[in-house]
Amino acid sequence: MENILEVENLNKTYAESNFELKNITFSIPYGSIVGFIGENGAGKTSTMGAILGTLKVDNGSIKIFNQEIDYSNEKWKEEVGVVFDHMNFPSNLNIIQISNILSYIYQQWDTEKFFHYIEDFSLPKNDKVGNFSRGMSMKLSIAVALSHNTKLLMLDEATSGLDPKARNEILGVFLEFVKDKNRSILLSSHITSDIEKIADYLIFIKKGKIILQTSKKELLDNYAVIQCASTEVGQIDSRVIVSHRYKAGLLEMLVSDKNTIPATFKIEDNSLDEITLLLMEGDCYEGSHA
Ligand SMILES: Nc1ncnc2c1ncn2[C@@H]1O[C@H](COP(=O)(O)OP(=O)(O)OP(=O)(O)O)[C@@H](O)[C@H]1O
Repeated sequence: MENILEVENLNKTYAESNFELKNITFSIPYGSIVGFIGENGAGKTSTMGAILGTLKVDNGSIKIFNQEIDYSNEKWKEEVGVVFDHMNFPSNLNIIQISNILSYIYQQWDTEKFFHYIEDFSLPKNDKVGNFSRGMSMKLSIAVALSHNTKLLMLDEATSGLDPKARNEILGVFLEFVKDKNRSILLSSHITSDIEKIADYLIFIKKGKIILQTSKKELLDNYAVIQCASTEVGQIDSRVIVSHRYKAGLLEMLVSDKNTIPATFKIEDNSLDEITLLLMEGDCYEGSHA
């Protein structure tokens, strides 16, 4: 059993908009952090909603912990921690009261672990959470998500309200979480530097479709952004071209194997930021890389 989550051919068309999730297929290996990258409206939250059952899909298969998810029985949710970009706890409660309530909701609520995170994150136990800043709210949501024997952590823009110090601290917690190889994280973020720091695998989604999925190592070692004149494109093996766009009269391309590029071509960049930009703004070649 090597994948904690397997999503296969998920399709969804919203009745109230033209947006579609198209054949979303990916898996999350045990012990890994998967970065889910896409611009606003690409379909990241919809995909997470589909997995959690809050969004009803048209078809597709989702296996968690090696079993098809049974949405009529919520037991599997015990082991799934979820953090969205907003906090869901009643504003008039404090952290002690929230812990008490959650100990009735989650069979495996770990009070000790929870208060350990609360201490680590320097959150006040007796203040009403409604007065928390955005960063404090996110820290609280993350502490909760980590404290019920969680095996799969799903985070949708969960680091976006944090200052650089808090963000680093949380990224360290995430790395620690997957260290024993029995747990995994699916992390959507606009902040590619966070994903670059901790992700093992990357999934890029655009307009409801996965356009590229690969390991971070493969991406940073072998992919590159190059520029050339349109007349030179014939010198490049078309099979390695992932995405392209025209920029200042030149053709800018993302290639999947920089070692196949003739030495006369200049490698412009191979940072995750630049690669993401070209994937999002360029035209992607169908097929081989998703
Ligand atoms: N209930 C709904 N009915 C109709 N369309 C919807 C609904 N929810 C989301 N959409 C549309 O689905 C598309 C994808 O939205 P989604 O929230 O999944 O994207 P996202 O990648 O998470 O974006 P962001 O980064 O801005 O959070 C958007 O165009 C959105 O308008």
